Amino acid sequence: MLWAPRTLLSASSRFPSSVHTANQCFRPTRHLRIPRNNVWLHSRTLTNQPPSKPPPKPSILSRILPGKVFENAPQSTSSFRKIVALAKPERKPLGFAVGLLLVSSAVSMSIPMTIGRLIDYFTTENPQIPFGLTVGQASAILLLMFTAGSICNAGRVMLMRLSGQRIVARLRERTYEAALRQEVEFVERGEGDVLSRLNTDSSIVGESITQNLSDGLRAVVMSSVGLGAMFYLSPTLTMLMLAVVPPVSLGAVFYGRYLKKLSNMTQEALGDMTKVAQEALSALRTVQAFNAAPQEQQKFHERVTNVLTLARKEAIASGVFFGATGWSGNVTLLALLGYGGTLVAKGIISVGDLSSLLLYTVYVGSGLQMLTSFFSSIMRGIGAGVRIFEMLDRQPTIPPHHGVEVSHSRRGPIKFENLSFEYPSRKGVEILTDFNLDVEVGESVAVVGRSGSGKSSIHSLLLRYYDPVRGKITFDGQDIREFNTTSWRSIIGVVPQDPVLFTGTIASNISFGNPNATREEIEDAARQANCEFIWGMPHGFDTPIGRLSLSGGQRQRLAIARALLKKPVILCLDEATSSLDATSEHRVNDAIDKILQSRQTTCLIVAHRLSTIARAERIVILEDGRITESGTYRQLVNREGSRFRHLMAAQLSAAAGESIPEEQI
Ligand SMILES: Nc1ncnc2c1ncn2[C@@H]1O[C@H](COP(=O)(O)OP(=O)(O)OP(=O)(O)O)[C@@H](O)[C@H]1O
Repeated sequence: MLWAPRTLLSASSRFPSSVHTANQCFRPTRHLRIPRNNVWLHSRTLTNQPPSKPPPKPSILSRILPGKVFENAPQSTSSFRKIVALAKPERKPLGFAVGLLLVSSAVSMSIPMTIGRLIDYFTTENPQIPFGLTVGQASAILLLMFTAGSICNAGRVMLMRLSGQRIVARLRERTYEAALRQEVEFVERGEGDVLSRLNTDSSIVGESITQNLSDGLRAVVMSSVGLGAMFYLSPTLTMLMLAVVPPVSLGAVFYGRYLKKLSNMTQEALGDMTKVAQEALSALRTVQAFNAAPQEQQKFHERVTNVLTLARKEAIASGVFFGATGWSGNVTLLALLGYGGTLVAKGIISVGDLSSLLLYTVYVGSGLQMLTSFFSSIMRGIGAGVRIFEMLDRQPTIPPHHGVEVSHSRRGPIKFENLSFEYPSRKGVEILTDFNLDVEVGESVAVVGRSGSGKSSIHSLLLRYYDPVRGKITFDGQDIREFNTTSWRSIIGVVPQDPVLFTGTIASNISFGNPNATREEIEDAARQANCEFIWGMPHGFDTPIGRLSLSGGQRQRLAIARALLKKPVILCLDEATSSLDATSEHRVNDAIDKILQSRQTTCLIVAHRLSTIARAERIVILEDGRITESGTYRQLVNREGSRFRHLMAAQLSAAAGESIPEEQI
């Protein structure tokens, strides 16, 4: 869907207004500068307007060492709060899961003590079982306890996973909704990044809320209960064990922060990689026709290598950290065993107690290691959360739901007044300059000009994919920027140069953006658009189609039907430049003719073929961003030395195979 944001927006697909962002205010940070009509995010792929001089790329270390570490703290804190807020709807299952976790952890934590007691039972001469139980009774109680612990653990895992998946699903939907409401420029430039936020980042956030939170809680219980039991058994030995905790904790803090930075960079690199793959796969025909697979493979290889480099850094960091913690854990165990052995020899503690203590040390050690993983995962979650919330909180520069509703019965002239326009990504290159054009109600105007002269850009401005830099467009005397964009687009029908089809049936493609259209209305629109080929298909309107499964002429007629189904007040028709065969051209033109003749719709046609141009009531010539000529076909053709005649002569000669010097056109 993201490869066709313009089609989606113009189809006025209405997004559920009940879905609101957590924070409507987009807070700029050091990496986030927001000029008036632009958005510069720290993520390279989402940058609308790259700074003229890119800042030197900082090394990873310089980005993680103290001083830098705390720079994003407020953003991280608010991201953490938002992540926690996401778990709110899952309060009940998560609360229950925590209860189960406590029970299962309590059972696990009783194991070392039980083993110690068993060792003492088998190594002393007159063993005593607590509460006067027999061996059979004690065994049955232990078995029951362990079974209950396992059931609780299974329940905890299930509840946590399910809640996690529900949170991820909600997050994905909200992110997708946020992506769809952005202006096309934003999404088109950072498509891969948007997809990566949708896929990976939301999973990471979901995981960090549930899975990691659950493991973290388990780790807290294991460590604290384990420590308590150890103190109870031998405070001296426990103090010895605790000597290793501060350095490991400090290491964990740095490791977690380093991982968060790495995770952010990995997500950006993954976005870049997705974008490259998506671009090539969605244009596989072109890639294959130009034998460009090796070149695309190379581009992809570079992106994958970037991801791999980051993964390698993460692997090295993990290896060093876990190796160091493992080593210190083992050394501690050895020290405990050595010193503990002397205490046993002196009769200060029993063999069973030392065994229990050693086991608790292992528990506490793995608890601390789990806490480290938990901390680093939470950091990764916060990193991914920042990227997700950036998207959720982003206010589109052209908001879809604010402003005056435009009624479908409203009619009025369209006026382009002293309009100047440049694309946000190509600042300083004016496409339209002091452009003026009036189109009366029901009038059909064909815009003619050289390729790249800005004809399609006029449609983009009318549809508010972009706003002009200066000047305005009015409809019925009112600036279109005052209109609610969704309702404004709902009165405009669009037939783009290269119509986009979506996977579905022919009927669903015609009713795209009009899900409530009846079959009768769909067939009617198809009839008006000369889509007779549909009736000849095996399953008629229910024939399944994909992106490219119709011919150019059929696609264009289907797009006309799609536009007509909206009963548009204004029709923007961008004629296909690819030459249709004579029959297709005739059928398309005939369909256009019917619309023009009815004078029900105001038509702004970007025309290339003489046959279409001649059908419009008025023709305007667009040159150097301005209208340089205007008139009916007859007037322009009969005007000696008119630019129109030059243009048409050039087109005819080009069609006949003659090359015309550029300056003569
Ligand atoms: N999204 C964009 N970002 C930056 N520049 C763009 C963008 N789309 C078009 N342009 C540039 O704007 C200029 C006008 O493009 P436009 O598509 O409006 O021309 P056109 O007259 O419709 O061309 P054609 O007849 O070939 O379709 C071109 O120079 C083009 O390169």
